[in-house]
Amino acid sequence: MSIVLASASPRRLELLRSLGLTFVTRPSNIDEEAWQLDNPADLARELGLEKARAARRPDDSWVIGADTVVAIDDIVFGKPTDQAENRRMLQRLSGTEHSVYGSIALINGKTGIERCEVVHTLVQFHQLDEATLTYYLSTGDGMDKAGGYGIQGLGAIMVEAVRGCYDNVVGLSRSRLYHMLHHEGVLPPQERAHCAL
Ligand SMILES: Cc1cn([C@H]2C[C@H](O)[C@@H](COP(=O)(O)OP(=O)(O)OP(=O)(O)O)O2)c(=O)[nH]c1=O
Repeated sequence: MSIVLASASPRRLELLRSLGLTFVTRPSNIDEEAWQLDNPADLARELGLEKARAARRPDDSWVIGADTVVAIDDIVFGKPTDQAENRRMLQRLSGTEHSVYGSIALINGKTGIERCEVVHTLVQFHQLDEATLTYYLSTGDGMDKAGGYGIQGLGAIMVEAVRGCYDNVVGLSRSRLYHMLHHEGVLPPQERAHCAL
C-alpha cells in the first residue's frame, strides 16, 4: 500500500518525511481561488478533499491532501499577491488572535474511501511596530504562505502565543495525520518500525 502526498508545499513534504513514511509527491494544482465558502473550516475541508481527489490513482494507494486557511471572524486571509497586500494582512493580524484551520484529507483510490479532518489552532500576534513590519516584509518570507507569514521561519518574531497544534500552522498536523493513517490500518509493519512518533 503506497502513500501519495498531493502537495507542492515544501513544509508538508518535510513534515511527512519526519514521520519516517515512504511516499511520493503528486501536486494537484487545483484552482483554490475558485472556491468561495463562507465558513473557513468548511473551505479548508473542501480544498483538502479536492487536492486529494485531483491526485487520486486507481490503485490501493492512499492520497493525502491538505489545506491551510487563516481567518479572523470568518474573513479568510489567503496568500498575499504582493508586498502591499502582505502588509495589510499583517496589520490586521497585529495585536490580535486569529484562527488557523488545517485540513487533512485521505482518499483511497481503490475503495473510494474518503476521510477528512480539520484541525483548529489559535495564534496570538504581538502588536507589530513599523520597524518589525518593514523588516519582515523585506524578506518576502510571507509571500507564499496563507496569512502572509511563516511561523516556522522569521514569522516567529511576530507570534506571541499558540493555542493548539503548532504543526497545523506550519501546514500539516503530524499527530492528527498519524492517527488517521493508523485508524485506516495504512501503516504496514515496516513503516511503523521507522515511524518517528
Ligand atoms: C500560517 C502559515 C502557513 N504556511 C503555509 C502552509 C501552506 O504551504 C501554505 C498555505 O497554502 P495552501 O494552499 O494550504 O498550500 P500550498 O498551496 O502551499 O501547497 P499545496 O496546495 O500544493 O499543498 O501556507 C506556513 O508555511 N507557515 C505558516 O505559519
